[in-house]
Amino acid sequence: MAEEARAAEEARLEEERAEAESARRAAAERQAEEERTAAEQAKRDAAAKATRDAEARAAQTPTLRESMTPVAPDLTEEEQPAPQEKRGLLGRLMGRAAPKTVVRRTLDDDMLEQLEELLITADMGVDTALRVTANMAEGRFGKKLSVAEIKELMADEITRIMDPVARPLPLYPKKPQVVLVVGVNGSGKTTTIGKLASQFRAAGKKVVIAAGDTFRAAAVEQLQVWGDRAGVPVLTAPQGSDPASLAFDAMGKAQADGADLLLIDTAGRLQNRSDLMEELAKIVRVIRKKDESAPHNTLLVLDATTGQNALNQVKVFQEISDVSGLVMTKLDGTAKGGVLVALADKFGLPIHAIGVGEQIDDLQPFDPQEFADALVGYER
Ligand SMILES: Nc1nc2c(ncn2[C@@H]2O[C@H](COP(=O)(O)OP(=O)(O)OP(=O)(O)O)[C@@H](O)[C@H]2O)c(=O)[nH]1
Repeated sequence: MAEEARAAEEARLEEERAEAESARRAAAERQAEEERTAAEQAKRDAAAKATRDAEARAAQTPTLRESMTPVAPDLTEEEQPAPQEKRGLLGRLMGRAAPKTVVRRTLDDDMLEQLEELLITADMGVDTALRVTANMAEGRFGKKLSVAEIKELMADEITRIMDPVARPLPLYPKKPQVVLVVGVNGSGKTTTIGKLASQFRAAGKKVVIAAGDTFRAAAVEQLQVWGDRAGVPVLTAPQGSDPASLAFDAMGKAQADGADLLLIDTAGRLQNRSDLMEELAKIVRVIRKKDESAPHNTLLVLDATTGQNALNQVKVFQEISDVSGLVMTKLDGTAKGGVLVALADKFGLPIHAIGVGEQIDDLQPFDPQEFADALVGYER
């Protein structure tokens, strides 16, 4: 009897142990599950944060498409009426909508004329606008195209003109590389120098700036602010002093410091062209005393909002200095960006960069396709 009781007691204890063990296992599984869920949640939170951060960064640096005003060919007013669909009995009963139709228009003289006008409105100039539309028509005249196809074709033709001139500022092993920055007052020279200095600095280059527009105290102060922001020394001279003498001193400092780049700001008074020409020529003469190959680049800064006037500025500055490349500023928000196509078509000068805002990071390399797409309002 006692044996039976012991056996029963053992069985009960065994059952209790088994229950305890299964409870422990269940608790361990629950904990593991909770940990897994927490880890997954943490992963999801991190991914969401990364997306938010990326979106915030993207929002800070608007793309050219967002910041430029497109001349988007608005070809919708002459849409053909959608053909009456034979929807069938069931379709009519169910009130099903007719499938969407893509409007196609014939690439004829009328259409080409409309496109030319649009391009001229964007300040592309008559000659270049004609070239673009003529290329568009080649082999396609009389064909029916959708608006998207027309935009793509137009963007592709513009890209073809721009491709050969899209070249970053060439860098030479020569130290210091001297970059003379020219352009009319207000075109964005000072801002561009600040942005360039900041970008080269960030790329590990040692940069020196010379505030060569010694007549305008405000210009010198502004350059100092940009220099501070970029962490780059700015050499200045008393108001009204000889810019060539400042350029000479700056060249000496850049050489002594082992600087990679010397950016020289210049005056932009075109009112007295021969004075400015003499001033620029003198700067070049004196810096050549220290380096015969200087300046290595003469950057002409142009303001996109001046439209066709930019063409005239290139002509004038080519006469008074040895322009080696262009920077087009203020492309953000202008509807006159087409002038850049005319410049590429007429002068073939390299376009090194474009300005798309007033902040230090708002200087971008020139990407012809992005530019052409933004100009015509085409999304790839
Ligand atoms: N929106 C926009 N504004 C710009 C851009 N580049 C320059 N600016 C603005 O244009 C104005 C003139 O720019 P500056 O850099 O002072 O022009 P500058 O050629 O040095 O002119 P001066 O100092 O008068 O010789 C300033 O208000 C700049 O902030 C750009 O790419 N986009």
